[in-house]
Amino acid sequence: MLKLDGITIQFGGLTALKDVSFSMGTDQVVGLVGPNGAGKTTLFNAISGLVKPTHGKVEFNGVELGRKPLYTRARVGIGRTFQIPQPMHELTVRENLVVAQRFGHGKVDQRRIDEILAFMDLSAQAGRDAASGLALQELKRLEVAKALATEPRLLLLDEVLAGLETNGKRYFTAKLAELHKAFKIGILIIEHDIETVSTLCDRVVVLNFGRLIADGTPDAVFRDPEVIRSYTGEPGAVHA
Ligand SMILES: Nc1ncnc2c1ncn2[C@@H]1O[C@H](COP(=O)(O)OP(=O)(O)OP(=O)(O)O)[C@@H](O)[C@H]1O
Repeated sequence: MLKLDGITIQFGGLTALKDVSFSMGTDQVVGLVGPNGAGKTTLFNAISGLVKPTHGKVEFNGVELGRKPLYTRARVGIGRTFQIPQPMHELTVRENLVVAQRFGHGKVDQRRIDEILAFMDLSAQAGRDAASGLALQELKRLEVAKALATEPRLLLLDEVLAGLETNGKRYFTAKLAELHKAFKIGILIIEHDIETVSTLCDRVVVLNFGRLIADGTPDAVFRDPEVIRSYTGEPGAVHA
């Protein structure tokens, strides 16, 4: 269970997050949405330890993470991907997963790496150079595979579908749903595409100007007048 309690983050005079509280279980797939600059990535950075909250607490499975060093996030079971895929340069796809396993739990398990590569449809690319040998969708699959190699209980996915065409998005959405079930991992995903969020997520949390303004089912949230105003500035429907 992830528990955020009153998270406020200030960058100088700018309040990027203001008193954000919510909890989610590892049995859920939750969409984190909101207009550009709403504070979504900053919230991921607070959960994964890259930014320290000015106020508030981050707890995972009863462990308070605020004062703990970065690597402990992986050890307690929080994995993450980045908006721009960040493979380790000069390493193959497989070697990238070896590094991720070492970071996550110290031990290298090649059989587990084979399983993850197969699941993410990357077995054929295992020996390829990660930085120069992969197409965009393969890079994104590697980004998820690296996070899986840390053996997370909760996966933070930052716009992992961005830039993919319709078929690529559909493939990825189905893959993430399968991953949630097969690996029994909770997912918190930042995603702008409303169709994807509605298909994949059982719950949506909305940020606007650093504040949490809605939390509910996709259907209820995308009809909420305050959410609609946050996107359009006007009343009306949020369209997929
Ligand atoms: N390290 C930083 N220093 C100063 N300001 C920052 C920093 N990181 C983020 N911000 C600011 O905090 C606010 C929230 O940014 P954030 O990237 O979290 O938004 P976002 O919802 O993820 O946006 P997007 O959808 O465009 O990725 C923005 O005004 C941004 O400019």
